[in-house]
Amino acid sequence: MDMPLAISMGEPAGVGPDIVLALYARRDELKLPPFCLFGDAPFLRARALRLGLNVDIADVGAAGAGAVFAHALPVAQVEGLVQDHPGQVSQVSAGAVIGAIEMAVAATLTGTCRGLVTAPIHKGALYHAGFKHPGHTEFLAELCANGGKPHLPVMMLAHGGLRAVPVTIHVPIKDVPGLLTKELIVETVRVVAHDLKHRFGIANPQIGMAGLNPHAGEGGGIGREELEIVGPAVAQLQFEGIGVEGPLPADTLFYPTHWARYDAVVAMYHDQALIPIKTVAFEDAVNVTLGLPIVRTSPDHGTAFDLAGTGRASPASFLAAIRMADAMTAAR
Ligand SMILES: NC(=O)c1ccc[n+]([C@@H]2O[C@H](COP(=O)([O-])OP(=O)(O)OC[C@H]3O[C@@H](n4cnc5c(N)ncnc54)[C@H](O)[C@@H]3O)[C@@H](O)[C@H]2O)c1
Ligand SMILES: N[C@H](C(=O)O)[C@H](O)COP(=O)(O)O
Repeated sequence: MDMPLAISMGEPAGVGPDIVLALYARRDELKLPPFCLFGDAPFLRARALRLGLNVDIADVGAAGAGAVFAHALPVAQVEGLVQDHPGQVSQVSAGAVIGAIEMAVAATLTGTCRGLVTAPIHKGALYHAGFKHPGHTEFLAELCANGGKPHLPVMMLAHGGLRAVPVTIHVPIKDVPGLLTKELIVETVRVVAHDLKHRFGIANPQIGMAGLNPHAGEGGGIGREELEIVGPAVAQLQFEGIGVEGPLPADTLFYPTHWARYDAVVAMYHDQALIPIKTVAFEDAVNVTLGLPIVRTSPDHGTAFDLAGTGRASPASFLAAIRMADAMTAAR
């Protein structure tokens, strides 16, 4: 019996639950690997009914998932109130949303599940409810550390051979220059190089490094971060034998022909990395967290409140996230 993947329910007002239900309904046609959805069974039944999906739901937990997956969607029940109000953000369900992530991580760390796929959360709603982490990426690092020193979590968005990594993640743009250090860049690239090798099977990864400023600083005329921070980080990484080039002007680095020369491009901030990949591949790019002891993937889109409960959300990115987690954990 295949060990299941864990899927966390995400924001119940968003499209995540809709897409998981719709994909499950097509499990045979899509040849989906077994998974267990960490969420609320009554809510999922209500959402399936709303969407007109004929899906049986079995509250069997992760350990029972493999045995029922062929005929019922296995659910690991979370605590907390979850309402079927598509598109209506509410703090009421925050406890269940966070609990689903915690339970799914625990099941993956202990080996009941082989990898984690997260459905989108609504960060603003969780912040209002007191959630202290900027997003999944940072929260997962803390959960995986289990009280010890967290790993450095690295966000990578991937579409085929096009991969983009932001060094700073969910931070205000005004804080980016102050947060960029040689050490952070070096550590981020070490994680990228290690995981491309060991999780993606790329023997000798080549990485393109963007500068922070227009034209990569134009020799110091348009900012000095390239000379004082990014350049020294590249030199250190090259000294360590890691294949890195840069700092390169970000505006042309993401031209697909240029981008494709590298196994990954490392950018200095969230939108520098995510705008290009969402522009060329929003339909089915995958968000994967590197640097963790578990495999975690996610669709590249968010909660899409405008589409929740309508059945019109594309499942393509979520399906790609399941396929990637499946491939990365296939040996287990
Ligand atoms: N992995 C995650 O948890 C994750 C990822 C991205 C955004 N978010 C969160 O989602 C919330 C909303 O973010 P946003 O509005 O910037 O982005 P979004 O991805 O939710 O929506 C952006 C646009 O893309 C469309 N869209 C999104 N998913 C789609 C799909 N599957 N099929 C068809 N169209 C789709 C939406 O209708 C909308 O027009 C924010 O709180 C954000 O933090 C979470
Ligand atoms: N930065 C991601 C994106 O825009 O696609 C998104 O916010 C998800 O981040 P987490 O996986 O850390 O929640």
